[in-house]
Amino acid sequence: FHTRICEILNIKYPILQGGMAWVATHELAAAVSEAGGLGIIAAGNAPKEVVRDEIRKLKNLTDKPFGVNIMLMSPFAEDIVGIVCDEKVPVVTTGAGNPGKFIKKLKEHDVKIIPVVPTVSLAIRLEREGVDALIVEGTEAGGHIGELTTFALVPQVVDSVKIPVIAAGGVGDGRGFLAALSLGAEGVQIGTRFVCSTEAKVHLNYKEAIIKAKDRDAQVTGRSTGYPVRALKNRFTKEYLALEKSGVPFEELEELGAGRLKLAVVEGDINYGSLMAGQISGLIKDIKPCKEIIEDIIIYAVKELDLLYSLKRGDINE
Ligand SMILES: O=C(O)COc1ccc(-c2c[nH]c(CNC(=O)Nc3ncc(Sc4ccccn4)s3)n2)cc1
Repeated sequence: FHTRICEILNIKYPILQGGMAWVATHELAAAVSEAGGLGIIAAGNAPKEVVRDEIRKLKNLTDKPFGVNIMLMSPFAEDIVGIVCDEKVPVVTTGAGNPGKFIKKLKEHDVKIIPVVPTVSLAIRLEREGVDALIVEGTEAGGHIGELTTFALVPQVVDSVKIPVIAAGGVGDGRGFLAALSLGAEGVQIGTRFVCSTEAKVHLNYKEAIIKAKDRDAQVTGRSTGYPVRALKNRFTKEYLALEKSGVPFEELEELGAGRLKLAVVEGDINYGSLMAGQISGLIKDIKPCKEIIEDIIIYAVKELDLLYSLKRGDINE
């Protein structure tokens, strides 16, 4: 599976780990990079010194390539761009906004830029502005989402740009990986599956909530604010949806949502925390090491393709 993504990022397998706030610490990122994928540290809303510290701790654990995700709604986004350049971070992914204003500085410092895009128009625009690849994220994903599915959006973006596409949203095993490649993607970004990894420093309650989740439990709140977020339904999402319906002002909803992700990840409050997770949660039944998650995906894909090629060669009379 040596795609352009492997070339550009100098990684063995075209599998990126989602830059999930609070979840994507240096421990998780190092484990994914060591396993041959691209581990990514989440800057989230953290100030620059916290992110610099995470980068240095990761460099002590692995010499493999890694990335930093910049959440563009963070007040510290510009500071993080500075840290990424100072620390010679090889790859930056971005989310929840348009990274246009940072592209020049990042390119000057030879940092690869891979933004998440939820639409064809933003994909085309950012290709023109010189980004290196695109993470095309479907509404199946956890956290802040767009409205198009991975299955529909990925081929449309693939047909609209020349730079490589990484599919994200709803990929949890080898089947999703192969499906993404069939849609024209040259890699995948995986989030929820890595939350349920051994190395993820996430409260066990949160991991168990994902394991218990069924197909319809990863629900969307916040559509009325313009920032829809997908998370497992619990008392918090019920309370939030009721307030949304009663038309409380945006600021109050914003206030309500603050700190809830940390409450889930760090405190393990599965009732009043925000259990951000994607629709693939219903497929996840175990907690396993990142190395195993990645190897299971690759082994499945190799077996399936060998079968496909032998069918094509006519080795098997079926
Ligand atoms: O044209 C524009 O400016 C709009 O551009 C964009 C609009 C959306 C996106 C987008 C969608 N998904 C992603 C990548 N995933 C994410 O960013 N997932 C996130 N989860 C929690 C986050 S923090 C937050 C944010 C909003 C409300 C509550 N909490 S960010 N980026 C990227 C660009």
